[in-house]
Amino acid sequence: MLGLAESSGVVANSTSLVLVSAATALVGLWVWSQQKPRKDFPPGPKGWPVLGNILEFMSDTPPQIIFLEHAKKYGDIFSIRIGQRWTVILNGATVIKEALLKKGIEFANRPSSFSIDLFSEGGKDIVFGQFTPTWKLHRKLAYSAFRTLATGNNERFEKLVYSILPGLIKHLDSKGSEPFNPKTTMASSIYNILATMCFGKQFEFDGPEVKFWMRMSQQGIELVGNGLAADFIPIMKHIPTPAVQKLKKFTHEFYGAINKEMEEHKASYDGGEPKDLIEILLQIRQEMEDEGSEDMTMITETHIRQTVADVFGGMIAVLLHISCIVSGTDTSIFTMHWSVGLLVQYPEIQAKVAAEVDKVVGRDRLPCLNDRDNLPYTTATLYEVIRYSTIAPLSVPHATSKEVEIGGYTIPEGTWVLVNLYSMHYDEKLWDEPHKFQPEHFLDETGEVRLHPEGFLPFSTGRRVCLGESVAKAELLLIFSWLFQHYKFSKAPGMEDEEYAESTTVAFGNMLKEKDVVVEKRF
Ligand code: HEM
Repeated sequence: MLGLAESSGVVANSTSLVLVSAATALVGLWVWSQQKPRKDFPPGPKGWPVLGNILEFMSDTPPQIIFLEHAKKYGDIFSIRIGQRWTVILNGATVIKEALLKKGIEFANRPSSFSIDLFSEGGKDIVFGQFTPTWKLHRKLAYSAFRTLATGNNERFEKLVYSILPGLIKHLDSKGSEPFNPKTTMASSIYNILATMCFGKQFEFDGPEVKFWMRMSQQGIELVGNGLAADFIPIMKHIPTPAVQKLKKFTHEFYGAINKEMEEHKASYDGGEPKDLIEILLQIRQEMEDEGSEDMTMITETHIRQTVADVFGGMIAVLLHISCIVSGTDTSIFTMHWSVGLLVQYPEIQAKVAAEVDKVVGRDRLPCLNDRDNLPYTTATLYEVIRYSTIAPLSVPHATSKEVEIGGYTIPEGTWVLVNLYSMHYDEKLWDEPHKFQPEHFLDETGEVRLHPEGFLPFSTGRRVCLGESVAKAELLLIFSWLFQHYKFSKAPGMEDEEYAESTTVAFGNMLKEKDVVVEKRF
């Protein structure tokens, strides 16, 4: 039998053994977790075991700014770890263009994660679809649908956009001198434009359907804004945590609403000239079936629902704490919200836009797309809103489709890649005082618009360039010029000293802080 002293010595020894083993294991884990996928992989800041660099993004500093700081130390191409995932960050116009244009195919894939798969019904949408023939087909179909409905015919598109005017005018005129949140006004406008394009119908301007979609957008952001554990700890997806349950319920409700529209279209569409996105896609599917197409699995109803959701709804992707929101609606709403906020903050710029529209368009007709060349200051102001706000500062995450070399580094296939568009839009080498909001950034010495300045890629570029770029530019120019032609927006009484151009980064998006404004009719 052991005496008391001996037994406590054994306990002490085994405790030390456990501590030494634990410390060795921790050091081992630390060393192992720092191992990059290969020697010539881009350098970057050290991360924690399991979590990687994720704790950095829990601060109030937006990720795009944190990345700029790292770029100063490690260069324009560096790496971080998001959980167990090595992720490469690309900064600056030269590197970004080399990756997305010169090596477009290599950088054309998307990451997948639990929430992306859940929300895209197994990657069947365009935004998060992998770079496959099926994805190419759907991108092509959606692009040609946009041409039919919008960008291929100016007059048809102007009619579509301006079909919301009766509701919008009634809404603005009802405000009197009461302060109101302009984001709600912009959301109702954009939802109605895109409902006409996708569903061939309008909602009541700020009625229950618009409120439903606004609630969906808000709920989606709140749900994934802080990330889901199931995205980086695979086993978690089998555990019905409240967050996972909520996301499933949200997805069900969201697609339930899109399905309702699709079912109505299937029942009513007679095969004639298609009027909206759903009808165009249903018609193409029917034609393929009639031709006896061998691969109808490439164009299922799920694919059609997903394309409609990309344009109308919101695609919410989560890469841990870093998540992003893309959709035809949210992007346009955020941009128009920024437009009002910035022009309220800079009333002299608002007055110059209104004066130019008065001079070129007058007061007896609506601005049209052919006016664009004669509205340089207005166009430059809108582009400056888009640059200054950079609503998608880190674009949509990419992934490498094959091993690729860039900047002397090798990036293996399947690596996640974040493209820091903000690093270009705020590059002091490319912009004179980038932190200042000045439409002159987009005007040359002769007063003409600089349509493609070196550091301006808000819609990204290459194989994954925003599919709605032309739709967005045309839609925004029409609404923007009409709005300031007819109304003057100002700060709400008592808020004159507040900054109206303040941003807040939520779920990867750069949004404007919501502040009330007042509106007056100009004539
Ligand atoms: C101001 C408005 C908008 C901005 C700033 C914007 C920006 C972007 C960005 C940065 C991307 C990611 C590109 C990449 O991954 O490299 C994207 C993708 C996309 N956008 Fe937009 N967007 C806007 C409006 C729209 C509109 C109105 C639509 C539809 C009508 C749309 C549809 C899409 C689609 C489908 C994709 C996915 C493309 C793909 O993965 O192949 N966007 N957008």
